[in-house]
Amino acid sequence: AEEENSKRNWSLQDFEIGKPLGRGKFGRVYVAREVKSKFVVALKVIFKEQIDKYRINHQLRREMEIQTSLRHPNILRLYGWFHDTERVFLILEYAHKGELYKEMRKKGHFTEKQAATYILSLTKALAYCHEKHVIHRDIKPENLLLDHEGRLKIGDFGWSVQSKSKRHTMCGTLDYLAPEMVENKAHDYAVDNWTLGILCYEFLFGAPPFEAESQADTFKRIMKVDLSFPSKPSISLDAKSLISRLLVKDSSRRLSLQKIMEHPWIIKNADLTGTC
Ligand SMILES: CC(=O)N[C@H]1CCN(c2c(Cl)cnc3[nH]c(-c4cn(C)nc4C)nc23)C1
Repeated sequence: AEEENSKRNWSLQDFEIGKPLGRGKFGRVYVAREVKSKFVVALKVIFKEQIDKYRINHQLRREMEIQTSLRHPNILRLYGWFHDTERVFLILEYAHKGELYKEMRKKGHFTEKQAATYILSLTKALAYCHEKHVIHRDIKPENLLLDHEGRLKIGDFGWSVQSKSKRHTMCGTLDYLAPEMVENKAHDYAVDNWTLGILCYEFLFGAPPFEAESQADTFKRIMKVDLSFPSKPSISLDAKSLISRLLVKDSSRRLSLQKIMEHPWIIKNADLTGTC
């Protein structure tokens, strides 16, 4: 079934379009149902004129090649795509419980068990990406989704790159960027390790560690690695130790993905099914 589906040339007539789920920068995402199978997907619609205007043709093709080739329980599937005269449609896996950061805002912050479970899922997904020579570079809460069982899925691959050499292009908000990216230096896989440290902190405290009034101040705090832990909510020493081993300026000294999976805080707190 999967094989002929992925080869099929889909068209808009194959889908009943539901409510809009949100908007990316270049288009909107709708929940949709494939008419014959009643299979629910997320349909991302991107206008060709936007692709031309922002000259993102190569980036979009890269996103599609990368996401189509990746098969991992914590990475949102791209099942296929099609286009008409003015739009390109991406047929994406639908994450029933929506955006993880909305869940985080609702609760203020996650428990250590929830945070460790999400960090482990992210680490496994990134280890998979890195072995496929893909650096995501834009792992931030709004790109993280939850499926019907509450399992984390990395969504948008809009900024990921097939890493041949070192990369030099800027990305989204500064909060999640490693020093070498903020300084626009060449960077490599270790940027994702830094981001895991940022996310772990944010999952536990509800805000990223270097947040500041202005981008300039965030920039300074990142470059200084100006890290401090609030007394509330009180978190375990293991959690602080993991965060401190990831938010390290020298990218070669950041804890490896393998070492994260073996860290005492992850071993003690993460739920291995990825739900919790
Ligand atoms: C940058 C970006 O694409 N962000 C979002 C838009 C919808 N999109 C989804 C994608 Cl790409 C896949 N599945 C989703 N599920 C949801 C969602 C479900 N609920 C109950 N609420 C929402 C929202 N959204 C998606 C990702």
